[in-house]
Amino acid sequence: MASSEEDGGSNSSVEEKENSKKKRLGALATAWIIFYNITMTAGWLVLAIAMVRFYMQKGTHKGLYRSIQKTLKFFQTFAVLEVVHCMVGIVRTSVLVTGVQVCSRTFMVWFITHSIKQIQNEESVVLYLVVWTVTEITRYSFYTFNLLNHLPYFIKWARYNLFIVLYPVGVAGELLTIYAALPFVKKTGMFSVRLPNKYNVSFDYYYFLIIIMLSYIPLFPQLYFHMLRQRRRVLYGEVIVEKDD
Ligand SMILES: CCCCCCCCCCCCC[C@@H](O)CC(=O)SCCNC(=O)CCNC(=O)[C@H](O)C(C)(C)COP(=O)(O)OP(=O)(O)OC[C@H]1O[C@@H](n2cnc3c(N)ncnc32)[C@H](O)[C@@H]1OP(=O)(O)O
Repeated sequence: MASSEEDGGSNSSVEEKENSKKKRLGALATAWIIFYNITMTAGWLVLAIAMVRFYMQKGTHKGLYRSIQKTLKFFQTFAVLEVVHCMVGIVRTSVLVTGVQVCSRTFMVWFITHSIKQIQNEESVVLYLVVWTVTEITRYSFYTFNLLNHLPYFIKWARYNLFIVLYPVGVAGELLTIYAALPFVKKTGMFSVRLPNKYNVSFDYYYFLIIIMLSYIPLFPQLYFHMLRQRRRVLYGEVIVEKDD
């Protein structure tokens, strides 16, 4: 039977193995999140350059969305990973807030702008695209430089101040785009299920979009106040006790 010293020795070696495994996983997670943030910063920069070049060459926003849609769809869809990052603990932030933010953006890209081609040249689409792009370049570069421990103050300032204006402007762009889509959805009956059918279930995408627009009223303030809390914490060192996710 092993002596207590031998037991103690085997326990400590198990602990050492566990600790080195945690360190390896931690290093892997850090490497991944740095790679992710650099990739997202680069992706949104490519989008910004493409939009500026399009407008300088064409002199109009007509056709802008179609020219950048592939890049937008890839990087905005890739952002769904951020919910996973929160859930597995790679980043310490609210799963709920991140989930609502990612859902709204993904919904706007795929179920509104991609699906309803008649509204792709609306000014409101350009409005939210420009606002998203400025925001995401700021946000992902903030995360990147923060992780590399070389965070320029102007990026920190931009991260926690630009949203004060950009968030409401971006919401306006999104709501105006959904509103512009309503007549086309009503006319085509797209994504809707009419009765009678074998499942005896109906779904009207037109009224679903109206509910989505109304959901901005309770949900957007949650995101906005979350950012204001983050701003007070990061810029003024206020101790914030986040409610459970
Ligand atoms: C089925 C249909 C669904 C339809 C849903 C309808 C919902 C309607 C309501 C929603 C409206 C949203 C509208 C919106 O889309 C409009 C716009 O976005 S306009 C553009 C302006 N927007 C913004 O400025 C907000 C941009 N978004 C964000 O900032 C984030 O997504 C958000 C989750 C909102 C906040 O970010 P976070 O909670 O992460 O705050 P921090 O940046 O301060 O980070 C907190 C800590 O986590 C660390 N972190 C987070 N992510 C990373 C990462 N990728 N890499 C490294 N570190 C990360 C961060 O460093 C902080 O760490 P620490 O606490 O140590 O400082």
